[in-house]
Amino acid sequence: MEGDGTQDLKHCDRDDVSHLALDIGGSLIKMVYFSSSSGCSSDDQINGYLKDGFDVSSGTSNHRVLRRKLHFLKFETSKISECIKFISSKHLQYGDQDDKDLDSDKNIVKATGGGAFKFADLFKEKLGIILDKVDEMSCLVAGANFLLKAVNREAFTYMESQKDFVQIDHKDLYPYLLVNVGSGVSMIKVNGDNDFERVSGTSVGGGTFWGLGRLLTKCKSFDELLELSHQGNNRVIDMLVGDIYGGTDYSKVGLTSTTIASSFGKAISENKELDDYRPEDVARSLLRMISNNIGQIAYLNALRFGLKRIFFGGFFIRGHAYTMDTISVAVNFWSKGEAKALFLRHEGFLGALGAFMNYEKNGFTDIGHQFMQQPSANKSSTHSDVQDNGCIECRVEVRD
Ligand SMILES: Nc1ncnc2c1ncn2[C@@H]1O[C@H](COP(=O)(O)OP(=O)(O)OP(=O)(O)O)[C@@H](O)[C@H]1O
Ligand SMILES: CC(C)(CO)[C@@H](O)C(=O)NCCC(=O)O
Repeated sequence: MEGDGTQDLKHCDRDDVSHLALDIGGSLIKMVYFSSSSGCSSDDQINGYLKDGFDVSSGTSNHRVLRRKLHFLKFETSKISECIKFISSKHLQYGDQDDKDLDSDKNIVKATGGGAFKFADLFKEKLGIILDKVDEMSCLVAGANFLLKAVNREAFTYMESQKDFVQIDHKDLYPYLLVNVGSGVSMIKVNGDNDFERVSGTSVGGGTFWGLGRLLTKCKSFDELLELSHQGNNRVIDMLVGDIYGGTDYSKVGLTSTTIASSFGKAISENKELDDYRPEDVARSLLRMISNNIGQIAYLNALRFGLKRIFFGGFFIRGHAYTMDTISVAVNFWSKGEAKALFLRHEGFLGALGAFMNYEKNGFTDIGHQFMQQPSANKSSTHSDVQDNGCIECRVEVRD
């Protein structure tokens, strides 16, 4: 199963988990929740450990600093029953109740994304959960702002296979453009905390890549399609400037001979069927076309509002080198180096984190602001440090 996080919880009892938050999108369900950090069985122990090991001088007598694990999981939306089964088997829906009344019908879980509306009745019927709907765009923004302010080494640039983490100056964060590449793409101008405007979007996004890719290559999973694209050569299918200009650059307008003039353009000029092309070349061309297009539209919106930084999130990115490289090159090319594409380590979980952060607003005070991330992905991935069923250790400030 894509998002089976069973191993994540093998050390956690029902009582250990809390703050379940969901982002139910067109392609994927993202889940975030807290558990006690393994090896720390009581708050006193945790306090003692932290007081010995870390500086908690900012705490007052009615502040405690706890150690918690934040869990990240995803499921395919088309397999929502697996997500429901998982929540049920781990009793995650009761995590925030003091008395853990298993019969209560007041199990309220923060949820965002279109599925919070579409599947509200299903969650009520199967789990007795009432989904407390939180606006999708405000969750994306809250999640991004939180990560950029509270988590070390979250944002990075990616150019020519080089990943460079960017130190974010909190005073110089806004405004920025947030581009969330999910099934579809939303572009949001972020001006501050809870201050934003969705300025654009495009339906040519992750769902397009996966949907078209599935049809054209017969790949059985998104990861398989990505892996395939690694081995491909897009020039076999894309029509390049050089193909049109007899091998030379069109230098007068700044187009080199290797620039793609027309994505998939060669497929029209040759007497070939789909089967005559290698699936890896098709996958490569498709990935390049979609990433380029997103990079270009993002740049145009950044230009529209004079924004220099564009943060890309959403599960389409997947920490995938070629995707990030293509987007970065597009932004760099069109902006003549003026704008920067930045990526986020927790790219796919912005919405779920935003919903999770929302518990605070409703009087929940025990998720504090001292949310220091210590990267400790418990499962390595070929694409990124933390994405599939990863955990991060955090220190949480609790006000008694
Ligand atoms: N394991 C996977 N299965 C399916 N799609 C995946 C997977 N991993 C990455 N993706 C890509 O991520 C996209 C979904 O990203 P994300 O979860 O951010 O969006 P979403 O919330 O489902 O969509 P939307 O916000 O438009 O409703 C897919 O369309 C696909 O391109
Ligand atoms: C509809 C949403 C917001 C659902 O997440 C997303 O898929 C999206 O932004 N699609 C692009 C729609 C458009 O602006 O053309």
